[in-house]
Amino acid sequence: METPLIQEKAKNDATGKSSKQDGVLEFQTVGIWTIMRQVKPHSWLFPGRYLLEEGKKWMEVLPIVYRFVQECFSVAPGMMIVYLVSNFWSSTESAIGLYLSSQILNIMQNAISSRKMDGYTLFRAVFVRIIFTFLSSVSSRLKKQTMSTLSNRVRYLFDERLLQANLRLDLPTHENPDTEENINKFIARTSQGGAWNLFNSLSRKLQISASIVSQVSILLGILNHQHGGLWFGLIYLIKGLFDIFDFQSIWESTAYVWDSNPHYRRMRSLMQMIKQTAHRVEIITDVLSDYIHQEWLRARKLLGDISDEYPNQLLDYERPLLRIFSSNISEDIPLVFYAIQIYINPKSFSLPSVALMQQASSTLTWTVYEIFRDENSLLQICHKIKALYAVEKTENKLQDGSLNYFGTIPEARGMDVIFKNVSFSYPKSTTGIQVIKNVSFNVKKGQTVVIVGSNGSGKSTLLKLFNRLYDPTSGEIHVDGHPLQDFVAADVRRSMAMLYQTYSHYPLSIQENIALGQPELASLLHDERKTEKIIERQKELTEKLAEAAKLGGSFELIQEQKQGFETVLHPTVWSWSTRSNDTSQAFKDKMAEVNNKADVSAGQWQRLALSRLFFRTASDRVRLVAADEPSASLDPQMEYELFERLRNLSTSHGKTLIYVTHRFGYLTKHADIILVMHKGELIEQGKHEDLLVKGGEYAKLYKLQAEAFMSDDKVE
Ligand SMILES: Nc1ncnc2c1ncn2[C@@H]1O[C@H](COP(=O)(O)OP(=O)(O)OP(=O)(O)O)[C@@H](O)[C@H]1O
Repeated sequence: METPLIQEKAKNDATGKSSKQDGVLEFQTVGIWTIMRQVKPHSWLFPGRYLLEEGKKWMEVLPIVYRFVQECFSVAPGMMIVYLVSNFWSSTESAIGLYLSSQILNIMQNAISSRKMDGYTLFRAVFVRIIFTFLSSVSSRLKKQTMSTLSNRVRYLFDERLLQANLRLDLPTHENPDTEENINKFIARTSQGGAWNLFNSLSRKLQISASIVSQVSILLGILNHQHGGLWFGLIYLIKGLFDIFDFQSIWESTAYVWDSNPHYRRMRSLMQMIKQTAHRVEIITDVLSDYIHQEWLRARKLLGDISDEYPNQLLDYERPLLRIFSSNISEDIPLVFYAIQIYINPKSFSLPSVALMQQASSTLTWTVYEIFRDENSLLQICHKIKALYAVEKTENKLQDGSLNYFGTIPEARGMDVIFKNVSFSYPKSTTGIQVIKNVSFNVKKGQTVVIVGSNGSGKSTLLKLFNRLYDPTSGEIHVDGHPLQDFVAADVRRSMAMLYQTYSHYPLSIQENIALGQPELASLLHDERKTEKIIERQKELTEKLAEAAKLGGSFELIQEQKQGFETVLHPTVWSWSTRSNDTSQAFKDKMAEVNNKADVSAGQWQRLALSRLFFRTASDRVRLVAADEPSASLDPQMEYELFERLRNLSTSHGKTLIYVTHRFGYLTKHADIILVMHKGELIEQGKHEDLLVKGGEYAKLYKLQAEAFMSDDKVE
């Protein structure tokens, strides 16, 4: 059987094309894990180049770090000074405390050996020690008090940055893997007080430096008076450093660890299958339980005793016996040294002085330990700070236009749209395949356009080009006689109401979800000024929202909710419980109430999204309405009503209507233009009757659906 511990160690060329500086990738299998380490050549072999590189890195990050520190200070300058001073105090505290203790111990030792006591000196030393302890307590209190406010302010300052930076990004930029990585880094840095932690790590480095200087001076002061004291301190320090470097955790190198054992993975996948409620229906329906159980047992058998313990732990088990012994024996070295010293010169040591030396040396060892073992080297911290600002600097990929749409085309109810030889491939696509190929068509104000075609033919993608979520890779789109790119993109978007296949339901109240169709009105919902005018406007808004809910078919669902329009269907609750096995019913009820997520069907969600669409279309500003499969989850009655209501937007209100559907019939018959998409190409366009006469793809698909209905009728 395979050994559960280290099974393989191999060195590979990093990427085949990487330079020597990039180093090599080293792979190691331990337990179920594979550890990949990036091993760089020792930079100290080339000191000139090393210094130059380090210097460059510092020059790059320093201005950003300066800005970061300035911004952190700006949240509360006075409080920040108090916080830093108390931090500085605590970093020198142990050294000063030690010095004061050593004074008291010395006085006591002198008194014991001379049998004479200098009461005043002892009293003064004890008094100073007590004052010092009092000041330390004040400092500690101030530190905690200021820290809570400061960490909150710094955290929210950078949270707001994240919000702003994210909201500014257009879709292609947001989907770019580099941006995504930066945003994720940003979130990682800022969530759970990340920005504050960075500030603290930075100030911690300064504190450690202050702490080391103070500790070394005090230690030298104490040890210097002891016979052999300096040697003692040195040995103690070496012992500490030995401990530090004896065992290197994986996380101190650039490493990536993953579970590479196929049997272990299979066990986890099978376990995952039964844990997810979403899979349960099919597991029961398809009677998969025996299969899952057997396969889990088979994988378990094949896994054998290969361990899934934390890899650091497994590496620790592998340490050679000699190293374990040498590490353990090093514990005794100071004691042995001390014994030898006493043997040579019994009068040179006193127990208090030994205790002091031991304490001083071990405190210093821990401080040095922090410098070496702290995962955040100073430069690393600075690089993290740089990542904080990277999202802010990200340039949007879409160049915004400057033409004010409503100013340029002031009086219109509908919208003219022309596509001229438009081709498009998604920026994220790895294959670069064109999903829209050379598509051309004309839509006039107030017309109804229906886009049909098979799955993946590019229907939804076409909609995303109408409002510049993406720009075509080639070809042109004209809106009301102007190139779409010339307009301010947000203006054009405001003049459209779009319902995509994957519509959103925000974790807000139902009324706000609908009201977001017209964001400028939505803010009225939370207006706290209770003037007569505001109350009147809020009332009007509520009526309009109810009207939109009726048009979208969600009114009844809303009425059924306990809090009606105020209901938050899926709230974002941050909660946790400490125990769950012995809770009372009242406890469980409260938990359920706090976490209450309403059961809403796909059709009901769709009705809510439609209500938002109708609320948006109620604005005169909206000139084009586009809906992508808006009836996919609706019952036939609602589907018919929806068609009527949407058509009304075009026939009575003059808005241009674009409708994507798989269903042929009511809407296609009334469409001014039907666009038939196939594999990214527009293969046919025209009116229903003309396309039927043509006998092409549309006629074929229409007949297929019609026949299906007919045969259903026959069956009945
Ligand atoms: N964000 C995206 N990034 C990369 N490729 C995408 C993206 N969205 C869609 N695609 C690809 O573009 C092609 C066209 O997709 P699109 O969603 O426009 O088709 P569709 O006709 O609306 O399909 P359906 O009828 O299934 O909704 C598909 O091959 C799809 O995989």
